[in-house]
Amino acid sequence: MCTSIVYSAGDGYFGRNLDLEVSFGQEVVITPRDYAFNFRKLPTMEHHYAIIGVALVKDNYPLYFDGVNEEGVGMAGLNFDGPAHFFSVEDGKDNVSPFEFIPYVLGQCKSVEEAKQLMTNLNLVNINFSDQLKLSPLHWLIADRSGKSIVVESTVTGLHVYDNPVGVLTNNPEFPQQLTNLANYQSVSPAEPANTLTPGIALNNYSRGIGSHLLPGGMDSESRFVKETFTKMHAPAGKSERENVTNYFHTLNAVDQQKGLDEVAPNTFEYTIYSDGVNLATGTLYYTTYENNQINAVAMRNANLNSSDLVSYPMLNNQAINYQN
Ligand SMILES: C[C@H](CCC(=O)NCCS(=O)(=O)O)[C@H]1CC[C@H]2[C@@H]3CC[C@@H]4C[C@H](O)CC[C@]4(C)[C@H]3C[C@H](O)[C@]12C
Repeated sequence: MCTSIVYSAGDGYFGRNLDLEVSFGQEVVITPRDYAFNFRKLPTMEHHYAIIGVALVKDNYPLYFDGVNEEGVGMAGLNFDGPAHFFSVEDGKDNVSPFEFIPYVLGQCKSVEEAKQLMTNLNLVNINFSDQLKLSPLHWLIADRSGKSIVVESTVTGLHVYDNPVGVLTNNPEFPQQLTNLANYQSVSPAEPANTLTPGIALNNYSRGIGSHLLPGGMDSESRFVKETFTKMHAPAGKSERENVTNYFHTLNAVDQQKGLDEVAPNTFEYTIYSDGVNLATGTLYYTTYENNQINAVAMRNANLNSSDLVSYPMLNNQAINYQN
């Protein structure tokens, strides 16, 4: 399971938790403007916006899990196992495979609005990257600098593009159901609740934080959707990049998965392998890994973006502890 957010605090920040039981060998990858993106069914994109994100590079192709382009559009693929359905190639449509979808959108869109326009003739098709890397059942969160975001889901009923008023995406069920479910938790609050349970009988507010007593806390995607929405909606905007990045990670960490809590097969546990967040105005990518809580950063602007060669940075995985004596 995974969680992705766009957090607006002066600058916007976009990223995700990647939760899984195995690591794919992903790295931080910058795709410069002149790297030729070959598409299976569409013409090659020779020039495009530069992209920074987390990807697995296979045969010199960046298989992005999530990324942000130099115009400040972010996009993340999250598991959508069950509802996800991809179609056969259809003449006259823009046939794009799920593994090509992030380069397709981030390569050419400056905003969520442009991404919506681009998708009016889109057909997400069932083409594998390779026999080893087959189709993944994904859905996507796309956001831009304004904080606006949409969700893209391809199911048996077709391609759906939903406005996302809360800027959060997790996994199943389908996005409209996730939004509907929020209604069940609308009384959750940072403030002390008004007692409507026992009119005329005073209750003892025995603890601080009672307003959030009904907040779900499970590892499941419905619980994470509610918890992350609440956390993010109340997250403060800081005065500096350092403060905002700190708040961003605290916000995302509200739904991270600790080892041992989510058993997906006997004695095999899903956990948060990495968390990342990109400043949409500057293109700097910050990340932590399960093993290393230290925030590491890679700046897109420090790479030569007028090039055709991918630049990869391994994710630093050793816990950095400051021993004080
Ligand atoms: C598994 C991850 C989602 C995390 C998650 O939700 N895990 C729940 C597991 S469980 O459902 O709970 O058991 C997703 C998110 C992005 C995906 C990559 C996208 C590019 C590429 C697409 C190709 O087509 C196949 C290979 C490819 C490298 C993909 C592998 C994998 O699919 C990635 C890592």
